[in-house]
Amino acid sequence: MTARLIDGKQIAASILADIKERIDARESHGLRRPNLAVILIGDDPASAIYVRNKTEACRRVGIGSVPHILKTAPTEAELLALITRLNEDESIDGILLQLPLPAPLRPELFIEHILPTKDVDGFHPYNMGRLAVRRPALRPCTPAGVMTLLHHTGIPLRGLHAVVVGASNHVGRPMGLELLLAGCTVTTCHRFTNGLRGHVAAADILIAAAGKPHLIPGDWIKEGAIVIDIGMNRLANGHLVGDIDFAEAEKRAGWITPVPGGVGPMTVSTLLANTLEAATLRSAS
Ligand SMILES: Nc1nc(=O)c2c([nH]1)NC[C@@H]1CN(c3ccc(C(=O)N[C@@H](CCC(=O)O)C(=O)O)cc3)C=[N+]21
Ligand SMILES: [Mg+2]
Repeated sequence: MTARLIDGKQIAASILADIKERIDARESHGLRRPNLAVILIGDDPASAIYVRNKTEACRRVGIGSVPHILKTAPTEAELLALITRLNEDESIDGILLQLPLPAPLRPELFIEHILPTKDVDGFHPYNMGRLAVRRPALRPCTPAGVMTLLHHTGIPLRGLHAVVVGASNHVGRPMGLELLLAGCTVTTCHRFTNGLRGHVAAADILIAAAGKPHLIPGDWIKEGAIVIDIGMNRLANGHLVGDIDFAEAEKRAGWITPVPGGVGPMTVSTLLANTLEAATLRSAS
């Protein structure tokens, strides 16, 4: 079997077009365009690329991006004060605090300070909790984007065995919650998991989110499985590779995402969808 490609770049583009239409329709009803505050701290080159992609996508759909680029790290008190100001600013619908933060800033302190209704990353414990109790509000962008990719295959997800490799707060854990909500039987693997290969081999849906280049050999994968690679690893030669050996996996999988052009663009489109949703909820209240 040769896998069918799940084209995240194209699916994300159609979502952006839809968001743009909805923003234009809002404007024709006299509603202002949504505004996203973007906080970027330090000089991590990968973060700069991601923020540039997000800002460019905002421009394309008509979301205003309000950059707060801090070249030198603020104190915790200064960063909390900035977030307070954005929380109280009626013109701001969403707040994105780009991670990772430079040491010694503690991310959870700031994530928990963002108003849950402006938490367009869906990382606040309130929004994570809403997902856990099956009443999702603002959903973490990468897992929600992956669910959109899975729905695009047209395959009913209920009852499928989904295996998530990686249990990070922002990707692996909420990924498991999304799959549970969709009726999958979910296994989450992590650094202490014994027998990773056996778990991978049992997966109808395999989701790799470990951040280790080519952690998963293609010949571990079950014939016909849906394979989603969230890993984004920049090699020394500049190439971007996922957590899965794509060339081999493609021969066995039924469906597979490329890296780049798979999950990454979906993270961005979901962020903008969340920003529009936050704006819509604010203008309704
Ligand atoms: N508060 C916060 N929210 C995030 O959502 C967040 C974050 N911090 N920190 C870093 C990760 C990573 N992330 C990506 C965004 C876009 C691409 C993306 O556009 N990827 C392109 C290629 C990009 C490239 O060439 O490097 C693709 O996969 O096709 C990838 C990864 C968002 N993150
Ligand atoms: Mg990708």
